[in-house]
Amino acid sequence: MAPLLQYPIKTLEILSGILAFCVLYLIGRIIYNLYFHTLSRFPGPKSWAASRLPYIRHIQAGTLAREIRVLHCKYGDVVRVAPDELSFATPEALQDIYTKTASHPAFPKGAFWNGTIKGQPFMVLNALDPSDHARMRKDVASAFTEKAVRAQEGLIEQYATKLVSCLEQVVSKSEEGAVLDITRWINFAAFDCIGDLAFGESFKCLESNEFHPWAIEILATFKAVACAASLRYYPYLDWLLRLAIPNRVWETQKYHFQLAVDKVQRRLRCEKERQRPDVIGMLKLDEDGREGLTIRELHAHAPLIIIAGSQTIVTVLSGIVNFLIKNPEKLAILTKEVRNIRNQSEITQAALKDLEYLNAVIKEGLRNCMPAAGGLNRLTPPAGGIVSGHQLPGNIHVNVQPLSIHLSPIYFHDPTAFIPERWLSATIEDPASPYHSDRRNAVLPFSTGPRSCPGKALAWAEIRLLLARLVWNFDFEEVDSVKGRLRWEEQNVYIAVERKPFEVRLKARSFGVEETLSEQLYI
Ligand code: HEM
Repeated sequence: MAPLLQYPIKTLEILSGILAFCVLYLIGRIIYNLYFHTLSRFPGPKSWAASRLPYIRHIQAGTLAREIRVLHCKYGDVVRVAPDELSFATPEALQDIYTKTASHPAFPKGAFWNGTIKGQPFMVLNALDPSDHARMRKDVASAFTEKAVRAQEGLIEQYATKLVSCLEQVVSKSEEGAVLDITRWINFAAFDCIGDLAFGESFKCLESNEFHPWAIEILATFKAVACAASLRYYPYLDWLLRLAIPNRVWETQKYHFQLAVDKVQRRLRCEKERQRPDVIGMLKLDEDGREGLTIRELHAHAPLIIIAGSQTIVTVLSGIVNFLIKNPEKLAILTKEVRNIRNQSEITQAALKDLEYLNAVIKEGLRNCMPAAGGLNRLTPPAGGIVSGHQLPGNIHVNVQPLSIHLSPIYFHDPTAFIPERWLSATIEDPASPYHSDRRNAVLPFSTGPRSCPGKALAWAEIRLLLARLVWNFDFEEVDSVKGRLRWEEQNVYIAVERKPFEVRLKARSFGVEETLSEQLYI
C-alpha cells in the first residue's frame, strides 16, 4: 500500500516544482525586460515593456494602431511597445527603416508577419530573401508602371461608368434619392475593375448587386491572419494557431487560392487575349525562377493582386466619402471644382490631374484613411542599425505605425481633422496659415524603398476617377442612422481597416438648378 500512496504525492511535488520554476522564470524575465534589456532605456508603459501580452491583446481586439498612437502622444517619438519592439513616429525613421542607403540595405521583414501557407510559394509581399524579392518585384512592378496604367485607363473608365449607371438606377426610383451603403458599391466597382485589369474577367459584382464569395471572406481572413501572427511571438504556442483559427478560414484560403489558379490558367489559355494590356499579360514567366515568376509563383500572386488592388482602394475611397459627408463644406468645394468640367466625357485622367482640390482631398484621405494601418513591421539587421538617431542592436522589431505619424500633433495642425487645404500650394506658400508648417513628408501611404507599393499609379488613377465621377453625378447627404453615423476613424484595424457599412443618401445631381444658376452668373 505504501508505495501506491507515495506516487501521487511525488507527482504533486514534481508539478509544484515545475510551477514554481515557471513562476520564477516569468518573474525573472519580467525583471530582466524592465531593468536589464538593451531597450530598457526607451520610454513606454511598464506593462508593455514587461511582456508582449498587452500588444497581443490589442492586435486581437483590433485596437493596436489606435492604442500605439495614444502612447506616442504620451511618451513621444519613440515608444517601447513590447520587450523587443520599438515604435517610431518620425519622418527620419521612415527613411532609416524602409529605404536602402550606401551604408545599409533596407531593414528586412521578419517571419512573424510574413508566413506562407504550407505548400504554397512565396510572393513579392512575403518573400523574405532579398534576391527572391528583387526578382519578383522587377516582374510585378513592370505591370504597374505609369505607362502600363495609361494603357489601362479605358478599362478603369468603363467601371466608373458602370458604377454611375448602377447607382443611377437605384436613385432614380424616388425624387428623395436612395439610402445606400456606399462602401458596398465602391467595393463592387473596385473588385470588378481589378478582376478585369488582372485577368481580363470582371467579377460581375456591379451587375449582380452581390459580393463575389472572394470579397466576402477577405476581412475575416485578415482578422484570422492578425490573430495567427500575434501568436507567433510565442513559438512554443504555435500549435494554438490551428485552434485559434477556425477551420473555415483555412478552407476559404484554399478555395481562394484554387479560384486564383483557375482564373490564371483560363487567362493563359485564352490565346486571343494575349494582346490585352492586363497584368497577367505583362508578367514574365520563367520556370527557372531567374528572370520572372514560375507558374506556381504566378498563381500565388493572383490573390495578392486582387486583394491589394481592390481593398486598398475601397478603404481610401469609402473613407474619403465618409470624411467629406461629415465635412459638407469640403464636399461643396470639391463638387464645385469637379462640376466645372462641363461634360462627363471630359473627365479624363489628364483633366483630373490638374484639379488641385480633388488631389488635395485624396492626399488628405490617404493621411486619414491609410489602408495598411496595421503598420509595416521590420527587424533591425543582425549587426544592428540606427533609427532616428538611436543605435539599436540586431533583431529588434521596429515599425512606423501610419496612424501615429499621419495623425501626430507634432507634425500636423488639427491632426485628426479632415483639412484638404493643408495640401494646397497656397497654404504651403503662406507662412500665416496654421497648416503652413505641417510636415507633409511624414505621410508616405505607399511606403518608400525597395518594398514600397508598386500599385501607386494605378491606385491614384482609380481613386481620382471614381471620386470625380461620383461627385459629378450625385449629391451626397448624411443619413441619421447607425450606419450613417459611422465615424471612419473609430473602426478597428486587423492588418487593414475593418470596413463597416456606411449609409449615405444619394440623389441624382440636378442639372436644371445649376444651369439656371450659371445663366444668372453670366448675365
Ligand atoms: C491607396 C492604395 C494603396 C496603398 C495605400 C498601398 C500601400 C502599400 C504599402 C504601404 C505597401 C508596402 C507593404 C509592406 O512593406 O509590407 C504596399 C505593397 C504592395 N502593394 Fe500597395 N497600396 C495601394 C494600392 C495598391 C494597388 C492598386 C496595387 C495593385 C495591385 C498594389 C499592389 C501592391 C503590391 C504587389 C505590394 C507588395 C510590394 C513589395 O513587397 O515589393 N497596391 N502597398
